[in-house]
Amino acid sequence: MAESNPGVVHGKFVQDLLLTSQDFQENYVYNEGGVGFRDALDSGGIPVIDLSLLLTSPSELTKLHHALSSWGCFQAINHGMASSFLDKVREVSKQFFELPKEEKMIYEREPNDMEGYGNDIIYFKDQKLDWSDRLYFKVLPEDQRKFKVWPEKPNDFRSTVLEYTERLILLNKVILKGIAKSLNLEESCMLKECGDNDTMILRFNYYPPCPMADHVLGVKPHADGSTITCLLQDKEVEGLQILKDNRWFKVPIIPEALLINVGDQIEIMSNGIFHSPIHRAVVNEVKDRLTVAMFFTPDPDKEIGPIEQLVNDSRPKSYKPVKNYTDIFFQYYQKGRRPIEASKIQLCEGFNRQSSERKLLKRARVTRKSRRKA
Ligand SMILES: O=C(O)CCC(=O)C(=O)O
Ligand SMILES: [Fe+2]
Repeated sequence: MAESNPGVVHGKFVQDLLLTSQDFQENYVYNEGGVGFRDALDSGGIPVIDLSLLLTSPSELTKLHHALSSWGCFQAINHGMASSFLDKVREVSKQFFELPKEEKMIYEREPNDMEGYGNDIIYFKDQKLDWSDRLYFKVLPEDQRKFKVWPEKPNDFRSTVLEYTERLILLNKVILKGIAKSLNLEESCMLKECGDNDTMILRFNYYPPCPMADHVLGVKPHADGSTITCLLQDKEVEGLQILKDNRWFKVPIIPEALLINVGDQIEIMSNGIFHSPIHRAVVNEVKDRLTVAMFFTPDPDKEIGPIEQLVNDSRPKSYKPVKNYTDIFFQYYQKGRRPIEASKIQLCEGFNRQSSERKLLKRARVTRKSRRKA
């Protein structure tokens, strides 16, 4: 695994990097297969879902089911937050990254801690680094808040974050209820599966402009380890891409919408009916880009696994139960591997095939018998 002590080192701040530096050449640039990162397909196909209708409208639930089984994500509108409030969240976040370096460094991530201002943890020597600086901290459970890494500048940063958190607690409930209903499960099934002490983590992603934008990634391809992730996109600069059917699609900006994607833990709970989409972020040559991601995860002490009602003969259990999934997530991520592999039951494909082959054989036997009788 790591050549350097994991978690101890982090990269230079991208905001400070000089293009001529050796670090830039070696660690940020993808020489092979990394040309034309920005040549993705346009996607108008990502469903837009009206959250105010989700729990009462069967057609909105059908749309949700389709969105999460095909794309793994959707654009949420009518989520109860005014556009002016979303702008406020964007504004205070940007103001933080625009502070002089020494003011940001007050909140620097400490070695061996995930929370704070920093960027990629370096686990091994040739690790590819993301062209982004981040601020990352837990907002729930309340008694685990580390206020020392919550910026006090700009003045309204903390109050805005607290209000945003309250709003997203409600939004998460609506979406998890909708997910359960769209799978014909009891409405509170997913919420119960997440336990009482569920976690919310906020990550501010700041992508400075990058002259080699076609060869550099803001965030390397990954799927989130969350149950769901709520992403507030930059209002002007696109960058997010989703992998679908082996092709990259650009996620369009809808300024008043929140992009919701399911993470690995809903993929596991839904026994693979819903997919945690692989996504990445590209950067822009001249403009900076800022996004705010809220990750919802179950109580780390609660074991989660495929919901029993979603396991049957034609869909056998495809995942082993997992606990505290966030813990293994980052080490896999930095190695470019999918942590969900740790939970997948490897015989799944063979078993599926055997099970459908068994069905076909049974059908053939019944047909032969009825022919003989005739
Ligand atoms: O900034 C983006 O568009 C994507 C960010 C992301 O995927 C993440 O923070 O997990
Ligand atoms: Fe992500």
